[in-house]
Amino acid sequence: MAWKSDFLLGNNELQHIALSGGDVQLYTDVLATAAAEAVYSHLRDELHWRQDQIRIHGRVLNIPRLQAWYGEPHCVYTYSGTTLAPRPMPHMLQQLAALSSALSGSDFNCVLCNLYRDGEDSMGWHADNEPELGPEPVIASWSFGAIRRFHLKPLLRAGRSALAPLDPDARVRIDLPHNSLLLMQGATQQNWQHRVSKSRQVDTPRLNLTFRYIAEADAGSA
Ligand SMILES: O=C(O)CCC(=O)C(=O)O
Ligand SMILES: [Fe+2]
Repeated sequence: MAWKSDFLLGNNELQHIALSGGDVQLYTDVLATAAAEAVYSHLRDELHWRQDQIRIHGRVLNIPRLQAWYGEPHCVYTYSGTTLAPRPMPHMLQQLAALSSALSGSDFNCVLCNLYRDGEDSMGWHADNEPELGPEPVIASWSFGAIRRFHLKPLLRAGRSALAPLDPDARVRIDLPHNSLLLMQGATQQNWQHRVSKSRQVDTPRLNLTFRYIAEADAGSA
């Protein structure tokens, strides 16, 4: 396959995260050490990072991270009222998309890139459940750089968990290491939300790439 020529693979350990009504798997040591370092520094330095803003109660605030959006031309991304037109994926992102597909068995045609500059940067609770992603999206989420803590909690509808027997206070915590790939699939985005919280201990950047698939016919229907 194409990615084999560019990326030497690492040990590639797979861990299943126990989650009722969800399917989450973590691959660690995915790329060989030198390849992971090269991917991290290249993408951190070369992607078109932008400081996006959101409007809350009439005030315009910087979101607490930098973002970049790549994909096929129909993959338009709407975030809190901001619409991002995709740039075409550079070669390295195409290679990581192909490797994500080889590991998960699913296709990916767009990627949201997040740069957490230090422990003050974060992402709040959300589910990746936009209609254009389809009912059971497969999200391939790569981490490079600083280790950051990723939390999952049940997604409540009208104050109740969609999963009747599930404890609404259930929490799952995963420390996402450098050179890892978190796969979220099945009903995960219907039943669980996730976030990356702030961390006082972290003063170096973390790069995150979340590969997704948007069908051409569904684009823009949200
Ligand atoms: O940074 C992460 O690990 C999570 C990113 C995320 O949830 C997203 O981009 O939707
Ligand atoms: Fe997400």
